[in-house]
Amino acid sequence: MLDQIIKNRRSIFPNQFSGKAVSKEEIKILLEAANWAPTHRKTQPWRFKVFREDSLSVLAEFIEKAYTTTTPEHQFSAFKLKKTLEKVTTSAAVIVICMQRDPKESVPEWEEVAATAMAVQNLWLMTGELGLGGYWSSPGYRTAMHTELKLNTGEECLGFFYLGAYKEEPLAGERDAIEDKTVWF
Ligand SMILES: Cc1cc2nc3c(=O)[nH]c(=O)nc-3n(C[C@H](O)[C@H](O)[C@H](O)COP(=O)(O)O)c2cc1C
Repeated sequence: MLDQIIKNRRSIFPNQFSGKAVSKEEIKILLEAANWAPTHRKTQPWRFKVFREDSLSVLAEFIEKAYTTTTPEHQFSAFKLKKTLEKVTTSAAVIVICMQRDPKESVPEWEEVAATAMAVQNLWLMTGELGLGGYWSSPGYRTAMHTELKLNTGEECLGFFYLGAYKEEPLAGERDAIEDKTVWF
């Protein structure tokens, strides 16, 4: 049931990954699901950069550079950097989430971000179908990888989807009641 698929979706973090490989075909299934997100004026702003196998170490280099150049000296943490790089290398793949602004700016930017987030939700729901898991990470340094990721004009990195197969079933999620977030007129 769709209701259960939605409620069972969880953020699965790299320390929960089993180390099992994820095939290119499986990643294509996730991306195909993402591609069916709704999009105002069909701008289809979602863009993905897939790193897997040997290219994960390339992404780790990009992240190290971005973290080092964007973090003020007094905030720099070698420990945090090490942990971040470990997340990359323990993932089966990392899908970099990008948003391509429509050159004609035919819709407001927030709608492009919203459509990209809906694409990520599709992808995220589909991971469950394949017995995979992952989560969306949105660190500050995501904006400092423009050149390395070969982003186009108007293309922005919104974060990283860390992907892998997981060892144990995640704990059930929690949400405050929808009644507290709804006003009926
Ligand atoms: C746009 C977006 C950005 C997120 N960024 C982060 C992040 O930087 N670090 C993190 O630990 N989780 C991040 N998350 C995952 C949330 O922490 C997670 O969805 C939330 O805790 C609810 O857990 P659940 O996904 O298991 O339901 C992000 C989620 C979204 C939708």
